[in-house]
Amino acid sequence: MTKLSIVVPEEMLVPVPALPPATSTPSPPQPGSFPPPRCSSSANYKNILTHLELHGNGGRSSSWMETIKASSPTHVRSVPFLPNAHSESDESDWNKRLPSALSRFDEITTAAKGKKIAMFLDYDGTLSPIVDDPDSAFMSDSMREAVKSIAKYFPTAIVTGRCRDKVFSFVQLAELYYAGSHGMDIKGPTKWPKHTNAQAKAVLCQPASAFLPVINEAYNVLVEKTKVFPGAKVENNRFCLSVHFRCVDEKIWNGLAEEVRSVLAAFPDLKLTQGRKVLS
Ligand SMILES: O=P(O)(O)OC[C@H]1O[C@H](O[C@H]2O[C@H](CO)[C@@H](O)[C@H](O)[C@H]2O)[C@H](O)[C@@H](O)[C@@H]1O
Repeated sequence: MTKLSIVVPEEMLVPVPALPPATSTPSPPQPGSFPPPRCSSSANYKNILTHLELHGNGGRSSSWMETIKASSPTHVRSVPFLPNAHSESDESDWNKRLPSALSRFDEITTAAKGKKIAMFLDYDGTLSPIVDDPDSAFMSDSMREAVKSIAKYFPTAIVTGRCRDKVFSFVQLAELYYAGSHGMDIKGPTKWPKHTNAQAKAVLCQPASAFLPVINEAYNVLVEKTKVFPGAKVENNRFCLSVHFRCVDEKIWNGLAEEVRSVLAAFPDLKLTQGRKVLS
């Protein structure tokens, strides 16, 4: 991101509010709205993204399907998932390796003394619930208040695959850093919290600007080619594109992935990765 020259004094190492659960209030489906009504409910959990290379072939389809199912199950489950973890014991291994920060808060504050602290927060599935329609992934007011409280103490950034403007429209906190398009579009706060140096420089970093024409061209082709896959949605995140298949029948996931891969073959400057029921 950016070089932060903020030393957090010891007295600022205070517990910050625990983030409230990312819950959503279901709204009735609107006629013609996305997603189509046949969609099942979605999972509300945060996950580890598996950036699975989809270039090339060689029998990757089935492992890709398994990874997708594991990393973003259709049905709500009570525990988070890992790409290769399906059992409770795997889950417990995961918790051993990466325990909840809140359960070891004293250790964290001790280790953080005298250090510069910055908060990096994901958006989808962390600050907002995972929902079928990406345009409706709203964050709750209580979550917004929690993030606002954190930003009073530490430089705080939202790092997301979303378009920066879009995530800002959801979060609406001017005191945060926003790293949109998976870090290809970074902007600093427009309202500086008290802990920052008044001379702090405005930050705007868009290293992929030269690729905008090619990204837009790929977007148009993807929109056209994915029309035949009911439920598919292409989202333009400015410096990256998302092809959503959360609402696509599982039976045609492979076909959709093949189509996306074949479109991307004509755009050698663009890289294909995978997230939670999304190809980016
Ligand atoms: O880095 P993130 O903030 O986690 O962004 C990754 C993708 O997030 C969004 O998609 C995900 O959330 C949607 C809304 O809950 C859900 O419908 C979708 O299935 C998820 O993949 C966003 O829409 C994508 O553009 C991001 O790439």
